Amino acid sequence: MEDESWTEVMSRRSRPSQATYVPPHLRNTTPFPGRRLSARGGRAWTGGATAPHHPPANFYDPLTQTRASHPFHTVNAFSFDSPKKPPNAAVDGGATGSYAVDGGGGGVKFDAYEDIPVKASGEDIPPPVRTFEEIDMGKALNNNIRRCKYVKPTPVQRHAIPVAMAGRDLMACAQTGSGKTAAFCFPIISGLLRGNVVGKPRLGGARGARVAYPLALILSPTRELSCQIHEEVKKFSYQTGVKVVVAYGGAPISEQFRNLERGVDILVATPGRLVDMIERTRVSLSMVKYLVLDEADRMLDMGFEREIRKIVERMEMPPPGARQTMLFSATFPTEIQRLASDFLTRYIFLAIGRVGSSTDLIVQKVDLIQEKEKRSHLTNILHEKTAQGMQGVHALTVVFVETKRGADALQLWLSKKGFPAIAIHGDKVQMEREQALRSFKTGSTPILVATDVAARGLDVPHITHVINYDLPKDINDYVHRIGRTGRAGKTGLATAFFSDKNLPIAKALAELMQEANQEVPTWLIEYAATSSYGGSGRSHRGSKFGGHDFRTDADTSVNGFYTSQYADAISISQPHDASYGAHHAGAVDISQPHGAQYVDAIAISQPYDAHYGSQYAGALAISQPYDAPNGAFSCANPFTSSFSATVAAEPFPAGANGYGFDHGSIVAGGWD
Ligand SMILES: Nc1ncnc2c1ncn2[C@@H]1O[C@H](COP(=O)(O)OP(=O)(O)OP(=O)(O)O)[C@@H](O)[C@H]1O
Repeated sequence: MEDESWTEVMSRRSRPSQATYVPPHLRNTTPFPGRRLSARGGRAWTGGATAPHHPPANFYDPLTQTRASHPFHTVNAFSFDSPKKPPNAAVDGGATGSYAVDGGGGGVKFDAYEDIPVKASGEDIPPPVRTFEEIDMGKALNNNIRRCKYVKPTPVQRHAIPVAMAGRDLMACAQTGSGKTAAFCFPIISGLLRGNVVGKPRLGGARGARVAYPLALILSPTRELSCQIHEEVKKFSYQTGVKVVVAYGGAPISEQFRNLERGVDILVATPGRLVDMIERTRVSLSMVKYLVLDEADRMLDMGFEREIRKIVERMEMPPPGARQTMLFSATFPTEIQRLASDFLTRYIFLAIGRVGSSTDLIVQKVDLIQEKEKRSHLTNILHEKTAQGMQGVHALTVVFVETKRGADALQLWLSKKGFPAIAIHGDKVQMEREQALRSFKTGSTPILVATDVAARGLDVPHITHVINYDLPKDINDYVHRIGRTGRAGKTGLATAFFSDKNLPIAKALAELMQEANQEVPTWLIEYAATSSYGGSGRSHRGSKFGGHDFRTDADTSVNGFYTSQYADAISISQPHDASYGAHHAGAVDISQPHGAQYVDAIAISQPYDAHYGSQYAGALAISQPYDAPNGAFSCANPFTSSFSATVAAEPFPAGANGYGFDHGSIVAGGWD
C-alpha cells in the first residue's frame, strides 16, 4: 500500500454512517447550540476507526535487525507467581486502574474512545488491533498489562503498538490522557525481552570509568514527567528483568550514576541531564535501539531543539533506520513535524482525535473577566465547588498561571482565604516540586497553582477541574493544560479566564472549542473575528485535524497558499495571495505580503494589509506599513523600534499592540 491513509482505506471499505463526530458527553443531548465560526469543509476523519483487524504480519526485531514471522520467541521466562506486589499496583487506582473502575472525577466512559477519529498515513501501515491478545507481546508483559487492569487497548494503543512492533518509525498524535505512555512502552519492553538482552550489565569505558549503554532512551521535557514515565515503565516491566533508570536535573547526579552502574536497559531522561551525563562519558548512546520523544513537539520547539539535535544527531546515537524512533504528543504543529522528520525514516503518522487533540471528555468554559476581578472570580468558583461537595482528594483542581511569581502569590492568597493550595514552578528546587505534587495528589492541598511546568503529561488521578487563570499564548499549551483533566475516559471541566490581554488567542481558542463541539460564547466569537491572529502553534492549513501529516500537504514550493515554511536561507516574494506566508525563514524573508512567522534574521517589506505580520523576527522587521492589524510581534521595526531592537512596536495602527512584550521592557529608539 503506497502512501495511503487509513482514512482513505476505511472510507472505501465502509463508509461511516455518521457524518459528524459527536463527543460522548453530548450524545443524546440537544445538539451544540453555538454558532459555527466558519464554514470548514470536510473533516479529515473516518467517523469510525475500527479498522480491519489482523495480527501484524511480521515483526521486526531492532536488536537483531531481522524480521520474524513468528514474532515472539520467549527466552526469558518471567512469571508473576511471586507474591510480591508490582510497584504501585492497586495503589493509585486512577493512575493505574482500568476504565472499568471509576475512581471519581466523573463517569468513566470506556466507550468514549470507541469511535474516535483516526487517521494514519505513510507506506505499508500495519493494521490496528482490537485487543492486547492479538499482539503477541510475550507472557511476562501480558501478565503485567493484566495486573495494571488494562483490559482493552485505547485507540492510540490499538494503532501505535502494531506499528511499533513492526519496527516502524512513528509520529503519533493522540489526545491527552489517552494512553500514549503504554503505547510506546509495551513495544519497547516486548522488543527488549524478545532480544534476550535485558538485565545484563553493559558497562565499559577506559581507566575505570563506567559507561552505561542503554538500549532504549525515552526523553521527556520535565523532571516530573520523566519520573512518572519511569514509574510506568517499572510497572509494565515488573519481574521481567528489564532495568529502568531515570535521570533528571535538580537531583544529585551521583545517585543517578550509581543507578546506571547497576545496569540500565531503558533510560528515561530529561535532555539537559542526559547531555551532562554523556559529556561526562558516563552514558553512551551507541547501543540505543529505541528512541522515544514524549511530548515531542515541546521537545523540539525553540527551547529544546538544540539539545535534542545534539542528543539525536551528534552523540553516538545510531542513525535513523539503525534505531527505531517514536514521537508522541497530543499536539503536532506542522513546523515541528518538519523538524522531527529529520529524526525519522519511512515513518507512519498517526492522528488520533481531532483539533490538536483536545479531548471531547473535557467540558470547556470561558469566562470573560477583567484582570483585577480574577481573584474574586476564582474564589467564587471554588466556593461553589465546595458547596456542591466537590472537594478533597476526589476533586482536585489545577490553576494555571503565567509566571512563577504569580503562582506563589496566588497560592499564598488562596491559602489565606482558606483554600489549601500549593504552588509548583521551575524556581522551586526539585524536592519542593516533588513535595508539592505529593501534597496535591494526596489531597492535603487539593488546589495546585502551576506554571506550564505542570502542563504536559502529568497523570494525576482525580483532577476534575483545570482553571486557566492566565491563558497561555499558545493554543497547544492550552490543549495540554486542560488535558490534566478528562483522562483515561473520565470527564473533566476546564474553565478559562479570558481578559483583554488574551485577544491574540481568541481565534484559535474559539476554533478549538467549536471543533470540540463546545459551546462558544458569542463574545468570544466576536473577539475571534477581530483577532486575525490565530494563536501561535495552530495549524494554518484548512484542516484543523489535530495531527495533520505535513507530508500530505500539496506542493509547498512556489506560489502556493501555504508556501515556504522553513526556508532556511532566503524566501523571496511570496506572491500576493499567499495566505500564510513563511514560517521559520531561517535567514532573510523578503516581501511576504501576508506575513512571516519566526523569521530568524530579517523580514523586509511586508507590504500592506499583512494580516499576520511578522512574528519572532530574530533581528529586524522592516516596513510593515499601514494598517497591519497585528503588525510586528517580537520584532524590530525601523520607525518606532523598541525592545532592544528585537521587539518593536507597529508603525501604524496596531491591532494587538503589547502582545509578547511581557518578557522585557520596551526600549525606545533602536534605529533612531
Ligand atoms: N488500556 C488502558 N486501560 C486502562 N487504563 C489505561 C489504558 N491505557 C492507559 N491507561 C491509563 O490512562 C491514563 C492516561 O494515560 P497516559 O498518561 O499514558 O496518557 P497520555 O496520552 O500520555 O496523556 P498526556 O498527553 O497528557 O501525556 C493513565 O492513568 C494510564 O494508566
